[in-house]
Amino acid sequence: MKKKILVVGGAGYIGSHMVLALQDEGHEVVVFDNLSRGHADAVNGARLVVGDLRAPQELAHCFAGQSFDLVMHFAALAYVGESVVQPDLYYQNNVLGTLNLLAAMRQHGVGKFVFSSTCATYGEPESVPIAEDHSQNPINPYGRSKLMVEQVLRDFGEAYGLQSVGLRYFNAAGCDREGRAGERHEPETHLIPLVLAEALRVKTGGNPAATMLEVYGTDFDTPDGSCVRDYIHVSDLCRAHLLAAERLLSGAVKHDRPAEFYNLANGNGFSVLDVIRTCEAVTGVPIRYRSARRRVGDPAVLVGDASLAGKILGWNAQYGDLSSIVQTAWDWMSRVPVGQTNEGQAHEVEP
Ligand SMILES: NC(=O)c1ccc[n+]([C@@H]2O[C@H](COP(=O)([O-])OP(=O)(O)OC[C@H]3O[C@@H](n4cnc5c(N)ncnc54)[C@H](O)[C@@H]3O)[C@@H](O)[C@H]2O)c1
Ligand SMILES: O=c1ccn([C@@H]2O[C@H](COP(=O)(O)OP(=O)(O)O[C@H]3O[C@H](CO)[C@@H](O)[C@H](O)[C@H]3O)[C@@H](O)[C@H]2O)c(=O)[nH]1
Repeated sequence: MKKKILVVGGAGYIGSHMVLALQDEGHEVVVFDNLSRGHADAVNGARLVVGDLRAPQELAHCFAGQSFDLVMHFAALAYVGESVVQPDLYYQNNVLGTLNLLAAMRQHGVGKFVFSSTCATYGEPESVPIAEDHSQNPINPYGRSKLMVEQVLRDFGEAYGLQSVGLRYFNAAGCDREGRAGERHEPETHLIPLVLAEALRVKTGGNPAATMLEVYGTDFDTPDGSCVRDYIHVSDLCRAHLLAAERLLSGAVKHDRPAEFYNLANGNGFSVLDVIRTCEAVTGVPIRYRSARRRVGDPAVLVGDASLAGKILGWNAQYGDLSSIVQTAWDWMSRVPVGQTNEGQAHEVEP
């Protein structure tokens, strides 16, 4: 049945793909975003309320006169390195901002919530693949800010009856297969788009890059010395959100266990050097890179076990191999040159 869903952070990378996935299912979508890291033209015609989670009056404006069936919360600052040097910004934005959002939801009687958590809440794994019952000892402020919210969700579930599903994504990657949305972080810090941007630069005959691609650490305890990550396609993430929403809206979440958490992962680990080689194979362009120091806050290996999401949500990753994930990102990047937007799509910006 058609529902009215608030997508917080819907102008960002994963959120904008979620807007499309919800619209494809016939739902009405409203986006709340401060556009600090997102793009107004990424919301595909959904109503966009421009506001900041840290400003309760801007949230009040968004909720006024609306009756949302459910809130999906993607808005956060999400760079490990930045969080290490600016922890205050991360706790204000990710923790305080989420508390304000939950307060607005309570005031307006909205009791169903899907939260973007992360595998960064686990810290250095004691065993891989990581399952949900693995200890959570994050090693950077970003991961700690997300773990704090998870705890808030458990407590709000018990005290106020908030029903929530927290989805702990591993590394989101790829773009909408039909090219309707993509990854446009400015500046970009994520590995796959950085490698592809280098390939695009070479392919289009650009000048040598001012800074060569760096591999952050080649002395980790991994098969080739570089960090290993589990890359999961953004559209697979969105399908999991639809299933989580269905679970919440159908009343399947139990009152005595109102906060549920699931990993969203592929179960396959790829090193930074594997990613570079895969990008070379997909683009046909040799990539120049150099070894650099480790980035503070990076665990050596993060690979997830998503069997719980399979069992309870009926979810599994449809994009299994890295090349098909990279291919969708490459299709997007080669179609939409950096800096160009899909501004033709109309939307209303408020206030
Ligand atoms: N990208 C990944 O690999 C990954 C992995 C695990 C978890 N996550 C989580 O998924 C979510 C989305 O990630 P993304 O990569 O799409 O990030 P993104 O930066 O592309 O999108 C986040 C959006 O939230 C908005 N936002 C940030 N702070 C806000 C605030 N205070 N008020 C209103 N809007 C605000 C930004 O403008 C942006 O549009 C984040 O919560 C992130 O922690 C991402
Ligand atoms: O120029 C670069 C960029 C990245 N890396 C490495 O590539 C891997 C992936 O890095 P990146 O793409 O920046 O993603 P992560 O830092 O792993 O973080 C992403 O994935 C996390 C889950 O693992 C999410 O929680 C974060 O929000 C999201 O940004 C890491 O080992 C980095 O050290 C490099 O070697 N060189």
